[in-house]
Amino acid sequence: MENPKIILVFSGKRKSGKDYLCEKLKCMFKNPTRNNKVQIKLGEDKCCLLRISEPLKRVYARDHNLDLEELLSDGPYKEIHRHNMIKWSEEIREKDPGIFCKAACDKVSDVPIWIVCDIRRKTDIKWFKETYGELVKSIRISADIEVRKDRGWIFTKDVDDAPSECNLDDFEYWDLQVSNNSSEDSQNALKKILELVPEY
Ligand SMILES: Nc1ncnc2c1ncn2[C@@H]1O[C@H](COP(=O)(O)OP(=O)(O)OP(=O)(O)O)[C@@H](O)[C@H]1O
Repeated sequence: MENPKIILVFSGKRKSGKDYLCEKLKCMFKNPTRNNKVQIKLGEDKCCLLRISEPLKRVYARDHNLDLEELLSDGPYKEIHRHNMIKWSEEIREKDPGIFCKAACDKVSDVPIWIVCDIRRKTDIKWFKETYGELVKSIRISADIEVRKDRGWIFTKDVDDAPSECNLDDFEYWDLQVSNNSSEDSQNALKKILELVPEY
């Protein structure tokens, strides 16, 4: 197997900035600058973003006659359906914990760097580690509760206290933990994340 060469898997509470940092990272890989050796060597089409929630939402939308694009976007539609979607996915995961991880990876094109934006459970990490071993680097993003509130987070029962949000709270084996409260934080975080990426 030629690719992937590295898989960066991201976890964090709602509105901690998972999508924000992953999108920034993708841009950095796509638009190399002269300031960073890693980026100089990479450039166009070396990296892809994966979301475990994508196949989950695709099947949920199909089976419940919902608008997939709306479900994939970051607006109120997703929040309205989040609770029922979580319940539905729990039942499926009970039978096969890696089902959505595998479905997300099956769609990836032949690129060396995979960025998985939404790891939510120990079983997700287990599946990635068992499937891809040392290529997997796990990153936990944190942000203060007040910052998350400013970004639109509102505590929602059966969402914020559900396993999809809390299962990794006590996970201790992160390759990297970063905070993302400010743009300065995000710059520092991106720098540290890039250090995990080998040169080719
Ligand atoms: N460092 C930052 N500086 C400025 N804005 C940020 C930063 N990090 C995140 N944001 C903004 O905060 C909001 C929430 O971020 P994001 O969608 O990435 O969170 P998330 O962890 O993916 O949330 P969810 O789990 O709900 O999808 C977005 O509008 C994003 O642009």
